[in-house]
Amino acid sequence: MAGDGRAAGPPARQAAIATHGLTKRFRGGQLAVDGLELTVPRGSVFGFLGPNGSGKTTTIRMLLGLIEPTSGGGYLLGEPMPRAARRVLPRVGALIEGPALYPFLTGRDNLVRFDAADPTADPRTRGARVDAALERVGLAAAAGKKARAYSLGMKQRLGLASALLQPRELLVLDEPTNGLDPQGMREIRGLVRELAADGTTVFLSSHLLDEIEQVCTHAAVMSRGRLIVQGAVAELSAGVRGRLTVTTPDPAEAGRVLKEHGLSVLTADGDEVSGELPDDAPDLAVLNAALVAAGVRVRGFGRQRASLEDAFVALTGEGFDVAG
Ligand SMILES: Nc1ncnc2c1ncn2[C@@H]1O[C@H](COP(=O)(O)OP(=O)(O)OP(=O)(O)O)[C@@H](O)[C@H]1O
Repeated sequence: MAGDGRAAGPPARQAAIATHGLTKRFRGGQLAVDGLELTVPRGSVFGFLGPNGSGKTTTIRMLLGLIEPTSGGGYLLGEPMPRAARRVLPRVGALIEGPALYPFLTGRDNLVRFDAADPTADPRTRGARVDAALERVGLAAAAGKKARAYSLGMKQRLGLASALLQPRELLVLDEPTNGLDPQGMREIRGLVRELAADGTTVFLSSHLLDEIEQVCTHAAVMSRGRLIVQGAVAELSAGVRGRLTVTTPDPAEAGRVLKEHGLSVLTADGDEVSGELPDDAPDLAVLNAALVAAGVRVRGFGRQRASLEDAFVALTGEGFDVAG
């Protein structure tokens, strides 16, 4: 994948994942990934965010050497892909499009089979490795059950366990919470946090903005095959103006006062009026005093931090349509 002859500069060598001009055009002419320049810092929990069809899975498949890019390339853990695949892939755990499990085998026996398929895994220590992986994902108690009796969340955790049989520097998880109920999602998020706390870099794709905000330190946003923005989650949303919401029995008058003070995109919903704060927003105490002076009875007054969703809308001018 790095085979276009360009030498990797120090940043590409230091990053957990770095791509340059990574592009995939499918045979039908579909440009699925378009000139991707992605840098995933080591030690980060990196959210790869985008609506369905925006090119996330295609990118991950190229990163792992499963499909060839049309042009451009990338580095995994500082090694050029796919040239160094044999050397680098044992240091990377991956879970793509749901784990391939044998439903008629127990959770433990599934892991034994995965471990046995790894030529570098010492058979003498297999039992200990499998038990440690089961323990790690909280499946020790259910290890003797057949995988077909597992809930979706348990299957997903078993898939993660298979990626964790060996110590990994990088975990690549494609939509790890897809199809899970809220409890299952919380479990996976908790696990991702624990793995990150141990120093593993985690790269996970998702079409859920709030999930990325909850668990990731960094994020990249994809839209129609192109990278819209990447960086630390806190910085991405900090660049977007916040909103102010006023709760009052006098919404019309409140709206007028807020507009006079430069707030835009005002919305009124029952007794709540909210608007976007301008760059040169007045002190909130001044705004509150102006409302009261105009006879607005203020019951509630609060500023919301801009979310990643606000950032996405601000950057693309589009809503974040999860249905794609
Ligand atoms: N093998 C293929 N042949 C042709 N087109 C493809 C192929 N795989 C993906 N595509 C197209 O490439 C685009 C990006 O798909 P991709 O699966 O990478 O998106 P995604 O962001 O991972 O979405 P999802 O979350 O639905 O998997 C889509 O328009 C898809 O239809």
